[in-house]
Amino acid sequence: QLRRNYYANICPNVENIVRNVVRQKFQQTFVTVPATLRLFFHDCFVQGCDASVIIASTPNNKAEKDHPDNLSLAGDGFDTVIKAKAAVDAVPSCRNKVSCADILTMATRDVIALSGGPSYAVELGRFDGLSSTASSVTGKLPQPTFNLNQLSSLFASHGLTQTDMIALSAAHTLGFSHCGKFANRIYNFSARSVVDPTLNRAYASQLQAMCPRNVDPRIAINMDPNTPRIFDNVYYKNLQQGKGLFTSDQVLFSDPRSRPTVNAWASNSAAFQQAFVTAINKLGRVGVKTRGNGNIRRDCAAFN
Ligand code: HEM
Ligand SMILES: [Ca+2]
Ligand SMILES: [Ca+2]
Repeated sequence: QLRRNYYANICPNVENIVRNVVRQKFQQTFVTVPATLRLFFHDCFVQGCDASVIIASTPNNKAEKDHPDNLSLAGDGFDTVIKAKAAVDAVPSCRNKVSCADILTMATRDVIALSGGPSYAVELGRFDGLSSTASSVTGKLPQPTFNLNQLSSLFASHGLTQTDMIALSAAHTLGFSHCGKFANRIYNFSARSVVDPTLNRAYASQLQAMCPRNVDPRIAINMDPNTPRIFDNVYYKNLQQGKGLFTSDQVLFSDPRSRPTVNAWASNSAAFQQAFVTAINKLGRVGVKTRGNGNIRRDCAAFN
């Protein structure tokens, strides 16, 4: 049962300890922000929010993080959780009392605030998962080629509405994508059109320049061409201009069922922020483990 002050008697200062580590890490590299936010999403959609994504592979077990859909998770997200856990465990009363899943939840809240997004209270009391396999990831995460039905049904399978899905997609207001994730939209879209016709023409040319054919697969570009380091509703304004990077982004404006929500949030930042906070709190409740089917990991990257 998640609640806001779960650690009040166990480790009363936990939220400040985590926030200070996240702030330090943020000062070292901005990538901390998108890396942590995406890590939280990829954790919650596979086996629930239980830090299963943080487990490292061993000779006997290929873990979630080594599934192809997780290989592009940036190391700074994992590092943020490991560092925050160390700081929490340095306090004797807190040692091995706070779950890695809760630390990731708090760190996610903190990176959103640090990049200009809304501040919100987090619910805590998750336990850490007892399994993590690459095979369990298959089919659980959305693909950048998804249409609205595919996106909505995948999110619905985790109890999230289409509105929640549109709100959470605004995470793409920050961070990077490798060129291969959208190459189909700029080079070989269809028999009728080389470039995806829903893509802004000038933006498509810019993308072709930044991501030439046969580009080094390690090259990554900003997903929000205008405010890549600010958590804002510019994501929706970009969609209105045909500047959504993935099919799964642009479809939110192309499809008449989701377009009204995109338009509403493009012109009303407060309404977007409210919807985002609602949605990310719901995301944080997905598949939560309890004392019965989870534990508190001593090392976030390994089972006890
Ligand atoms: C709606 C369906 C979604 C799809 C299809 C999708 C897909 C992707 C893809 C393909 C990338 C680029 C990965 C790379 O090339 O390195 C990416 C990046 C990212 N995604 Fe999503 N995503 C979705 C939803 C979300 C949600 C709900 C969140 C968080 C709440 C999120 C957070 C991020 C962040 C922050 C990045 C940038 C990561 C970085 O810069 O390291 N995404 N996503
Ligand atoms: Ca998980
Ligand atoms: Ca932005």
